[in-house]
Amino acid sequence: MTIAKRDASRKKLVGVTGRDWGQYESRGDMTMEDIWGQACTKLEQAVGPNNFNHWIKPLRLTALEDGVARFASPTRFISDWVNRHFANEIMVELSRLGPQVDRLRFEIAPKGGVAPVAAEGDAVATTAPAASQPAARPVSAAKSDLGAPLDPRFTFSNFVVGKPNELAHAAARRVAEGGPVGFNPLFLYGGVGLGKTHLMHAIAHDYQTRHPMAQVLYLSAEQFMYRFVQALRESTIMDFKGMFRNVNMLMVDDVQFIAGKDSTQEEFFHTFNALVDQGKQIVISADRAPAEIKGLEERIKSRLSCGLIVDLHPTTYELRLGILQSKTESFRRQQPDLEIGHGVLEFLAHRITTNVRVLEGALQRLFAHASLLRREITLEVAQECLADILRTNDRKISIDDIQRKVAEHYNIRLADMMGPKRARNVARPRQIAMYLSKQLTSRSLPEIGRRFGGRDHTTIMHGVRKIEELSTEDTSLAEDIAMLKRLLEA
Ligand SMILES: Nc1ncnc2c1ncn2[C@@H]1O[C@H](COP(=O)(O)OP(=O)(O)OP(=O)(O)O)[C@@H](O)[C@H]1O
Repeated sequence: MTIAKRDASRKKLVGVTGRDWGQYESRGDMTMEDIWGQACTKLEQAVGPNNFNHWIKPLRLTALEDGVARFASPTRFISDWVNRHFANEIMVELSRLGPQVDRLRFEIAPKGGVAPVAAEGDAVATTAPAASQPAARPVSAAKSDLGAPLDPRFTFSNFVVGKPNELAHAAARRVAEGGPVGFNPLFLYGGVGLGKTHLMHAIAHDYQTRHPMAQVLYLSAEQFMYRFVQALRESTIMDFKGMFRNVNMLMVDDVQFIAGKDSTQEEFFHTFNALVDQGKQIVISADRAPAEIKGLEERIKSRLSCGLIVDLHPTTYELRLGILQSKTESFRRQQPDLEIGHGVLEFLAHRITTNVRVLEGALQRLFAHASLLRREITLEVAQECLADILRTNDRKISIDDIQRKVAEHYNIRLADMMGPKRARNVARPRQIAMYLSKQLTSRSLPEIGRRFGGRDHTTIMHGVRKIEELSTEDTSLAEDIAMLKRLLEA
């Protein structure tokens, strides 16, 4: 720190009246940097190292005056996020070191020593707003207000990579680096709770860290629709268009939501084209591949298919175990005396196969149980505590079950499900089994294709559609299918 800066920091302190600042000043050893350094040590413990490194570390305390702590922040995105999520922690820690701090003010100052410039509408936080003051929210209605907040836990470092998600992870990493990327958009799809949202947030965090001045907009397709309808209602559609078209990266989660919503699709299409034309990166997620989303306009499907489409496959035992181990390790960091009996994680990875969210929920329940009752988590404790989740997973229907039941019902060989025969008496039951696999399991079309003798996902899609069509006309087929479903779900 230069002498000039040190003096400047001191000057701020001189302006502060109050017990502790006076003390520090008289000791002559506290600059803004010193104060912030001390607060940061506590803040890192309070919010965890990930949150701290991402959000709080980039800030610089520039002044403390009249209960207001002023910060220089490299981006508005960071200041808005800090303001929404960590304002209280920061105010508490700063107040511990001196007089009460009850407001935070942020100025946007890009890294590299440029003096802070007042942002158009500083982000303001206050613990107890005076009657005349606005509520504790960012004053600015800038782009970050359009999007959804990012979950600070969803980072690349917390994402466990295995065979089922390695391609999606590699593509996400590539997009997060920025620069020219060979695929636009990146389209991530897969069943419920397999990590699509986690990867999107990880891209946003990483990209934002590498490009602090860039505008990243993450939101769900549902939010896109609400923002659009609101803009129409309030006659601010030009602002809406301007804001969406000016971001550096647009990320839309669960795009299947806009299927069948004509004007939203129209607007999405134009936004999409405008950004791609400007070379801005788009990341989209959905529960299925573009071609499978019913009610989505063909032109959107075709645009979405222009980039890289990556499927997050259902988890394998190894991936589930890896995720459980990683989550247990991070829990142990907070509670080092946590004891997990031999084979418990393996048991969970083996028995809970639906999706990662359920797996995580089960683990959290076990941890809560163990810390409240101060008991070791043994296999018996796990079985007792998770009885309901384990029962639900027991009822899970597999593609094998479906193939076997359908083959029995139509009196064909099980091998014919996988084989090449095209005769109708074999091909139709096979299509019924494909249809039931899509309906009753969370497997993706490519995964189902692999289980039907390595068929392509388009063949499965054709089979599923054929049965959907036929069963609306053919009541005996519809009854057969209903009966097979009942048998499988029994
Ligand atoms: N590979 C992974 N490593 C670590 N955590 C994971 C992984 N995959 C999923 N998770 C965790 O599982 C939970 C569900 O993931 P996420 O919300 O990303 O799923 P999703 O695919 O977006 O689901 P949905 O279709 O319901 O929106 C999250 O808490 C996420 O952190």
